[in-house]
Amino acid sequence: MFCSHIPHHLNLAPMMIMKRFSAPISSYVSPRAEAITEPPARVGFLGIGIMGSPMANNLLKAGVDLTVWNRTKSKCDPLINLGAKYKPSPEEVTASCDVTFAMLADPQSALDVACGKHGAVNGMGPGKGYVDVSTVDGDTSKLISGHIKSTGALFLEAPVSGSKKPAEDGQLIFLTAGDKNLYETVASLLDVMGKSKFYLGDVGNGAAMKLVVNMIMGSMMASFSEGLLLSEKVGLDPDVLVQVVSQGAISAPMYSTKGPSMIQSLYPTAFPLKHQQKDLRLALGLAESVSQSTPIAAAANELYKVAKSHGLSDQDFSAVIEALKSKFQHSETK
Ligand SMILES: NC(=O)C1=CN([C@@H]2O[C@H](COP(=O)(O)OP(=O)(O)OC[C@H]3O[C@@H](n4cnc5c(N)ncnc54)[C@H](OP(=O)(O)O)[C@@H]3O)[C@@H](O)[C@H]2O)C=CC1
Ligand SMILES: O=CCCC(=O)O
Repeated sequence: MFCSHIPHHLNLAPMMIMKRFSAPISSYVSPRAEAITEPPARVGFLGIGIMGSPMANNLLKAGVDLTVWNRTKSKCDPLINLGAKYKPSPEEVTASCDVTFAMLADPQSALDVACGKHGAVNGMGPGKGYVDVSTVDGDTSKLISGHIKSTGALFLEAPVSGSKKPAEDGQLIFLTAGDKNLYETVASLLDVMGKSKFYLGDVGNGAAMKLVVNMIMGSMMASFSEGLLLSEKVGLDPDVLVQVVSQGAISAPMYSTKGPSMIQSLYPTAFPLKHQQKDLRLALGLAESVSQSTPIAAAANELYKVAKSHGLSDQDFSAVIEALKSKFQHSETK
């Protein structure tokens, strides 16, 4: 039951495509090249956390008829005040919507919300779609896909690259895989929430791409932390290090945005450290499944585990630097 009209207020602003390396033609879909098919009339959103909240907010601002659910109901209140509808269970959201997005913490919560008691699967059926934008492993994604598709509905995995600010700015990068028809149906919605989108084929490929990206990011942050601490130890100004790094070949937005607060031992949460450690754990599992050696990621993972054991799970992942400070040097890992 997809709507036969495009809401006139749907914000389909032109998007900038940042592409440094050429991808195989089949794996890259330009937001502009993709025909905008009929967007769904009624859209659901499950999981109103750091990422879900701004993503849902952007859909609302674009005029989408949105129904939300979150385990902690109070997090839905700002969206309800802006015009979102609310249903008390994932099942009731999917029963009342054409397409439902899910942005959950980890594999277990993604599975629970999709397939648990009063889970999303119970409200799914032919003509509907489920788009899981959580970061999970491929096996979990395939499991959820199987349950959703057994109802006759379509499934798309679509984890995102980009954090809280890109989510607020509608600048996420979607790494999608699964039903191509559903990809085309939700393309205009992905364009509202993001700046680009990749279609990568079979379910599991989007999850794998996301885990590889976050494995690199987790190691980069651990290495940057070592550099900041070493510069200070040898009498350099770490603020100057951040400036030098930001002008050279290893420049990355992550260093210049997070570096200054890391120097002050402040870690305002954009990407929770517990999620970065989860992604490293899942990436190591992926590597293990194909006998790929990943010693750098394994070492980084140990640091995030130390940081977690010191109560830093809900801080930004840049708090991993605390695991390298001398007072934590001899701590036990979890
Ligand atoms: N933050 C970031 O920069 C990015 C995060 N991601 C990924 O996006 C996903 C969400 O991240 P983020 O928004 O930051 O995380 P949050 O921790 O802010 O949000 C997690 C969401 O999952 C819900 N949840 C957790 N456990 C359960 C459960 N057992 N049953 C039902 N709901 C549950 C939470 O509900 P409640 O509010 O009740 O706790 C909340 O809605 C993660 O997979 C993360 O790895 C991807 C890209 C960037
Ligand atoms: O999964 C989190 C990714 C954070 C980012 O891409 O900045």
